[in-house]
Amino acid sequence: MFSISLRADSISKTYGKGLLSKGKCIFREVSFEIRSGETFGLMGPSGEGKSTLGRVIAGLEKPTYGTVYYGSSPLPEMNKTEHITFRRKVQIMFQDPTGAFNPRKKIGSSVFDVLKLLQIPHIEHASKTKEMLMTIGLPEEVLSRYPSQLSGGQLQRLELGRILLLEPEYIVLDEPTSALDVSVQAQTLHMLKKVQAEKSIGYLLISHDEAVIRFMSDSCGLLENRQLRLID
Ligand SMILES: Nc1ncnc2c1ncn2[C@@H]1O[C@H](COP(=O)(O)OP(=O)(O)OP(=O)(O)O)[C@@H](O)[C@H]1O
Repeated sequence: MFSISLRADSISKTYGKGLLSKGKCIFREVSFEIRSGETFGLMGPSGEGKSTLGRVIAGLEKPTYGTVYYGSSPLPEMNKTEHITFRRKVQIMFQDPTGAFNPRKKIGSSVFDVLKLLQIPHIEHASKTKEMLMTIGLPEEVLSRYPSQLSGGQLQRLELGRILLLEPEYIVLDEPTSALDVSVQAQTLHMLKKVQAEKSIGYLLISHDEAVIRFMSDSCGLLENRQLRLID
């Protein structure tokens, strides 16, 4: 199967750079690659720029220098259509799932909103939803619940499920287990591995927890003192 890698080529990020200010350098000359179906683990102490790097590689923020490549295409050279495709193919899952769903809507309604947005024909909504719930390992009854009636682990699964409806090729997982009880952290990691094996999705896994990174990753790096050090 033809696969496209997601690659950072010598990227740097500085906030607040202007005519009169040199700004604050968050990281400099960072290069790494996430391959299809594999996990690149990004660890490092708090505040060193891991989330910023995740947003840059997902195209939500521009690097100050350097280039992000999706396959052989540099992001700044993509036309509007290519950029829309890229934004759909590369998704971010944030750490706190509680804010991810409208608290006034039942889960089923939020899921249908995504399917409508994707212009999936109404006749396919039920089967798509069923397939998604099977992938994330939740029963259909969650559809009739409000977000407040579900656990953090269940909401995290549903957030992943909602992302999977977009058929992404890459997902930035920003501290995916840090908001969860210890008892469900391992289950969530196993589910992420299972989904990856089934759908060949590449992950950028951001975590301050080295054990999580070692368990999940095919390759990894430590972001510290503004630099990324690749680790064997
Ligand atoms: N939009 C912004 N403008 C200015 N500074 C920012 C902005 N976003 C992040 N920063 C700064 O960039 C630095 C890195 O933040 P970031 O959240 O990327 O680190 P992190 O390694 O993910 O931290 P944590 O593990 O605590 O989530 C911090 O000092 C933060 O204050």
